[in-house]
Amino acid sequence: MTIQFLKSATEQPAQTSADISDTVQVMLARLRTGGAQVALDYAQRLDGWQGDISVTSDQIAQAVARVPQDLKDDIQWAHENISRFAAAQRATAQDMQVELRPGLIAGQRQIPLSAAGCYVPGGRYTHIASALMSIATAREAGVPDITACSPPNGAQGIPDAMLYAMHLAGATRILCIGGVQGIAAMAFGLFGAPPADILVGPGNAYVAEAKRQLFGPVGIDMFAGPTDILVLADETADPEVVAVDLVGQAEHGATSPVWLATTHKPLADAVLARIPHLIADLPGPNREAAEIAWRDLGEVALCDTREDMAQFADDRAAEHLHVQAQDLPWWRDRLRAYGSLFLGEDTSVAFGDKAAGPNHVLPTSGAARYTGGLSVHKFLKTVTWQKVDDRARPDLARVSAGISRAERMEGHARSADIRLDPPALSTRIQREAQG
Ligand SMILES: NC(=O)c1ccc[n+]([C@@H]2O[C@H](COP(=O)([O-])OP(=O)(O)OC[C@H]3O[C@@H](n4cnc5c(N)ncnc54)[C@H](O)[C@@H]3O)[C@@H](O)[C@H]2O)c1
Ligand SMILES: [Zn+2]
Repeated sequence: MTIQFLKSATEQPAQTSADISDTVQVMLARLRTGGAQVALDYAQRLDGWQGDISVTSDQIAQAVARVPQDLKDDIQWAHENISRFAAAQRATAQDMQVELRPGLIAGQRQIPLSAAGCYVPGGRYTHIASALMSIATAREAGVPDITACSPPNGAQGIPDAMLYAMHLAGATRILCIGGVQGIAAMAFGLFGAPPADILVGPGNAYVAEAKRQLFGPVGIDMFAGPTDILVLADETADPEVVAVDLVGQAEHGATSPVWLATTHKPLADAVLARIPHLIADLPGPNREAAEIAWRDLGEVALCDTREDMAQFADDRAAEHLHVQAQDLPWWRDRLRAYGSLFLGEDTSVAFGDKAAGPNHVLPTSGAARYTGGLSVHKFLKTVTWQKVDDRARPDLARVSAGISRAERMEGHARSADIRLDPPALSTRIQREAQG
């Protein structure tokens, strides 16, 4: 594989620092023992929030009334796509049963979790789409109790459009609290929420680390780092579109890697020349984030062949993988490591982030090597059952006892023996001894 880097990253992708890890550990320990009072204290200290944590139905109704109708329409349209996709996914998760031998029947059931905690990031941006992605997916999976939490945006609390999206997507209750204290509220069951069975949703490094530390007694969707994108482009791609797409994702934050791989040097040169101008044209804080992300983590790789590009993509295992090249069926069949794949120039990661339907909560930092993103499956337990009748019982008893004794597990062997027909000698002797 021949790859030449026309631009290389100057920094390593961010890891969760020991500082963040320590801070989160101390916060969770305090929250575990101090509960709601400590959570209120953090909400005030970190986010300046003095209001109530639980959002009332009156507050939701007032917020809904304030959201402009055209924004409501957009959120509804996106919500329909996201829920339809999740519903179609739910239909693929089937109960089943199979007769493995005459008299030996086994099956699986899909059981929704009882309570989900959906973290919806606030902070720098108002992540309306993240509310839809987590909550609507939990709802379509059949989770009966869904808590959604998000940090306050100054004194106004959770922004109106966010409340609208959370309510539309089907949150059972909404808590105005963010960060570690928000995650703890859902994990420990504060402010009227039941303790969550699973914590899902993106968030900053504190949020991700809190989920990671709580994992075990409670489930999590995944450990999510900074968002990343890889664009694969050949000579048919439009450099302007490629450059705009890369800059678009760089605005997520200074730690978000954006990568381009191409077989066409003129395209790479044009994109490299164009990106600084596009970044300079972004509004203030978005520009600062994109500037640093591109400077420190941006990469452009020139590949000999499309197979080299595909191998590069498999090695990176990008969160978002966007192919802007000809022969899309070849790419769809060939690529095997990504959170979500975007095929062709007519689609965009921005479409997927906001409105298209497949989930935008995706594995980052190479985790796409071993997992996909958030889906109804994360809210379902695939559990199994088995049932045996007289036809299969003697064979199962004989084989299980044999394997148990080979493993030196005599107790297991006796559970098998006692079901033999006729019972094994050791079981008979015990029975007779007991009269
Ligand atoms: N991959 C995706 O699907 C996706 C989608 C949307 C957002 N995101 C990510 O979500 C994140 C949003 O981050 P954000 O910070 O804007 O919002 P956030 O809601 O994740 O975090 C805000 C909270 O962080 C806490 N916090 C901030 N500084 C702290 C400190 N020093 N100590 C303890 N707690 C502190 C505060 O309590 C605050 O409520 C970004 O990293 C973004 O990339 C990812
Ligand atoms: Zn994005």
